[in-house]
Amino acid sequence: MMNTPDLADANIRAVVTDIEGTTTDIRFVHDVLFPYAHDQLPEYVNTHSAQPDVAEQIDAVRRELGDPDASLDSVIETLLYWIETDQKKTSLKALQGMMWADGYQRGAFQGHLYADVAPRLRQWAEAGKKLYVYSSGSVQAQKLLFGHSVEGDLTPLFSGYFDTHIGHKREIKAYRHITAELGLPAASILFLSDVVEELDGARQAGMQTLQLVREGTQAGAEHASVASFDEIDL
Ligand SMILES: CSCCC(=O)C(=O)COP(=O)(O)O
Ligand SMILES: [Mg+2]
Repeated sequence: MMNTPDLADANIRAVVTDIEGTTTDIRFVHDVLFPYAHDQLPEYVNTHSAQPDVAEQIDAVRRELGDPDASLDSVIETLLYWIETDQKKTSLKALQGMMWADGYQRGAFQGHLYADVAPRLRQWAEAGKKLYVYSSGSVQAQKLLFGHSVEGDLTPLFSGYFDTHIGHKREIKAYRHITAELGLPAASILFLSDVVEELDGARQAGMQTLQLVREGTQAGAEHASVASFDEIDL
């Protein structure tokens, strides 16, 4: 047991969870999902560039580049660089979700979840807690990961999903927007993440916070922390 908080008195009504490093091994994201998207991206963008949802993201990349006439090759080069440097760009995240859909559907991989995650999520849902996801991965990517997880389809447990369209994960305003969407007092919402800067944002918006310190994660002293969902009693 680590620096476990007493959440029992907080009357937690909703849990908002990060994915990478919290429910899911960072290595699954970096060693499986990102390389898959990196390999597929040139051909995917070239062959789907006329498809409206793909064209929308290509235009968003051109806007980021400040060059509305940027060639498709330079858009692809930019997207590959963003994957290599793990940039949480909304347009890249949308395209990654589209490419991963194919990988999940043909069984190339399943969404990794730590063994302690699914039992606790089920228990909280049964106890009437509302469950949400907030990740830099697109909402489509989040649904795919939980829908094709190593524990089966967990999407019925969740009441909603948030990605960077609501704001970036280190910004206080993102957590204020999520609180407004949930229609609950911020103090009754628990945010789970491995990243201290994300927890800082949530706390400044009034949420309860808890850091997941998985293998390889650096624990900070700023937030209560646990090593697994087993240690979280709501
Ligand atoms: C939704 S699975 C892919 C995760 C991803 O693309 C990512 O950037 C991880 O971000 P998180 O906010 O979950 O740390
Ligand atoms: Mg994380």
